[in-house]
Amino acid sequence: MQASRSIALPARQWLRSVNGRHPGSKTWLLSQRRNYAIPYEDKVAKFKGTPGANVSFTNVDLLRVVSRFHNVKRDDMANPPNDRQGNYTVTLIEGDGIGPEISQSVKDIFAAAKTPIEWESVDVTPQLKDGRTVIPDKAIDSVKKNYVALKGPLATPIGKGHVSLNLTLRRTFNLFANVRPCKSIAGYKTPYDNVDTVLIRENTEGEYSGIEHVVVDGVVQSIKLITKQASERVLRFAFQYAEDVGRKKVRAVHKATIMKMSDGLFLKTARDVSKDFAKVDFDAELLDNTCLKIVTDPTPYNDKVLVMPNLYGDILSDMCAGLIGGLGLTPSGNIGDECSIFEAVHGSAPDIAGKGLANPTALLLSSIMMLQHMGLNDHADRIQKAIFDTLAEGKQLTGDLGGKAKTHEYAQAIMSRL
Ligand SMILES: NC(=O)C1=CN([C@@H]2O[C@H](COP(=O)(O)OP(=O)(O)OC[C@H]3O[C@@H](n4cnc5c(N)ncnc54)[C@H](O)[C@@H]3O)[C@@H](O)[C@H]2O)C=CC1
Ligand SMILES: O=C(O)CCC(=O)C(=O)O
Ligand SMILES: [Mg+2]
Repeated sequence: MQASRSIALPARQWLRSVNGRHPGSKTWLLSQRRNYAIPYEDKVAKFKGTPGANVSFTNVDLLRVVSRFHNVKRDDMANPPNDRQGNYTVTLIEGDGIGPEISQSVKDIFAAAKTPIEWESVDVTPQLKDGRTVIPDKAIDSVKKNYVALKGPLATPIGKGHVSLNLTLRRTFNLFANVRPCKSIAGYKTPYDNVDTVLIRENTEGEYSGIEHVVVDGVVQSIKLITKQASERVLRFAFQYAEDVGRKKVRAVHKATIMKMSDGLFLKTARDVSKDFAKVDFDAELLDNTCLKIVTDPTPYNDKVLVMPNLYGDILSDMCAGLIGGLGLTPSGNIGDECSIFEAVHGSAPDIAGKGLANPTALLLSSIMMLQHMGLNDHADRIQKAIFDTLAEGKQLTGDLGGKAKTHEYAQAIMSRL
């Protein structure tokens, strides 16, 4: 799958082909703004959800949070059961590297738990269409139809080659908020106890915009695009999330001392949005200081939701994973207005791919977030308990957690508890 992804298109050319306009130009920016224009107030006013959060690893019914922003009602959101047995169809992108191995564990465990999910596997190998690189229509149509997808990691070539397909998917479906919770695993000891961070990352622009060009030979420029609209929607989501799960404070993580205009706009928007959420406190912290404080003592972050521009969230979420035992453990949800894609925080782990060494927990917990998002909480709780009991027992752990179990043996241990 990776080898066939060698269709090289410079980021600028790709962006131009995707948007049909020159990236960074006025028309392009306007077209982006139109995408970001969401009438929040209308949606917030219409929402009549029940207060109170689910008690779970992710500790939140993401759908209830996002319902406030959705055009559709909760019942329409999860694709209705597609057959008499009451199954729901969910798009599955197995991904590269360890992707197929960890996806297999999810499929096996869901089958053993009789979870009412029917997987629709799609291939996202980019294709050349009219001279531009695109994700196959079949994959796009599947996510649009099913509203919900689970995705394994997708590898991105370094320095040249196709743009990140992870980013492409997030932008294609306008998945504006990337929710990355990170919680200590009972029974698995690290130097940090009681970690319980929640990081929400702006997911469509910022340093990840990929707008780069050569100014003159030996000088390149990369544009960090920050818009009020994209900032506002992820900030509103973060405040709503904090309110719904009962976290006291939203903290914006930024570097507006240096990027006075871009991070400055993000921070100003955060301050403005905070005024609409009387029950949630707000403050801000410089990114470097956050890094220092989290690795010194993460527990003061347990009552906060951290929200930040794209790249900061990317880096900080890997760092948080390190606090609880590594990337094999941390899930995430890419949340949009129309659909959502759940995936692990980690990448394709080429160093261990194909060897049966991968820890599928991160993707499994992402699938738990997905079930909660779909309102299938009983199924989520049951599988989640089996995962945590297996980890706490500590007999069948994968190598990253100091154990000897292969991916499928760990999965088998979870299944034996169902
Ligand atoms: N959302 C996505 O699909 C992401 C994709 N990537 C892509 O993944 C590729 C590899 O990137 P890396 O920098 O190597 O990061 P990585 O996250 O794939 O791996 C970093 C380290 O963590 C370990 N690791 C990751 N997941 C693990 C798991 N489930 N079980 C046990 N160990 C695990 C790996 O073996 C490696 O030592 C790149 O092409 C990158 O672009 C990277 C991050 C996220
Ligand atoms: O798309 C990529 O290559 C990396 C994405 C990534 O690191 C992330 O989403 O955390
Ligand atoms: Mg990352």
